[in-house]
Amino acid sequence: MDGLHLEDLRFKDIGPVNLRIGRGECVGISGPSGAGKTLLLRAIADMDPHTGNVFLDGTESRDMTAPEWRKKVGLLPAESAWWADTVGAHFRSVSEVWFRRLGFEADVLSWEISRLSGGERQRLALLRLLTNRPEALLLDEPTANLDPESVMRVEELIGEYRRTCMAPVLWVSHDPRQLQRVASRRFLIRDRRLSAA
Ligand SMILES: Nc1ncnc2c1ncn2[C@@H]1O[C@H](COP(=O)(O)OP(=O)(O)OP(=O)(O)O)[C@@H](O)[C@H]1O
Repeated sequence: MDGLHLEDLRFKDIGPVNLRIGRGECVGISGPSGAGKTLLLRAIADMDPHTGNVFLDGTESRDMTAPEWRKKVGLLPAESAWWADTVGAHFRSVSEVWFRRLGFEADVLSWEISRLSGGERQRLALLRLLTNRPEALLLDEPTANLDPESVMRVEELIGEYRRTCMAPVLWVSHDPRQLQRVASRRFLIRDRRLSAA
């Protein structure tokens, strides 16, 4: 079965979550603060304890090592981690076009991490994730720190990646209008359950 498939997924005291996201489809998730949206993405990425099954194109996460799974199922956390001094040290391959499309010039690769604003970090973390070519995307509030123009640029780039790579996308946002724009189906996590929004 193509796409990302969650079967009886339970994590912390939340679930069971059953959901299929087709290839090239974007599903939106919203819900009150603390409802478990981040935990859902982390369970899918096999970063937190959970029960149930997660499949990508019919292959179960348990049939791969955790690093293999996380390379295929790319998680963009709400707060990105940076371990080296400069931006360029975090990128193995670079698509200058993508940098420009998110408002950066090529010299961004020489920038010190310590000088990055919250919005710059968020856009660069997205570019870093996409250059690893994940087959599915888990996005935790990917535009939370951005100005309206950057929000549009990010939405367009993710949409293009989704269509070009036919990637299933799970997009967490507190902005209902954004989810209307980017997602073909929307769900709510509340009271430890996932339901249609
Ligand atoms: N490592 C952890 N150990 C125990 N509880 C945790 C852990 N991480 C998160 N929680 C709790 O689980 C609940 C869900 O957290 P989660 O981060 O998934 O919320 P969220 O829906 O993403 O919220 P927000 O919209 O504020 O980002 C919260 O009550 C949180 O305090």
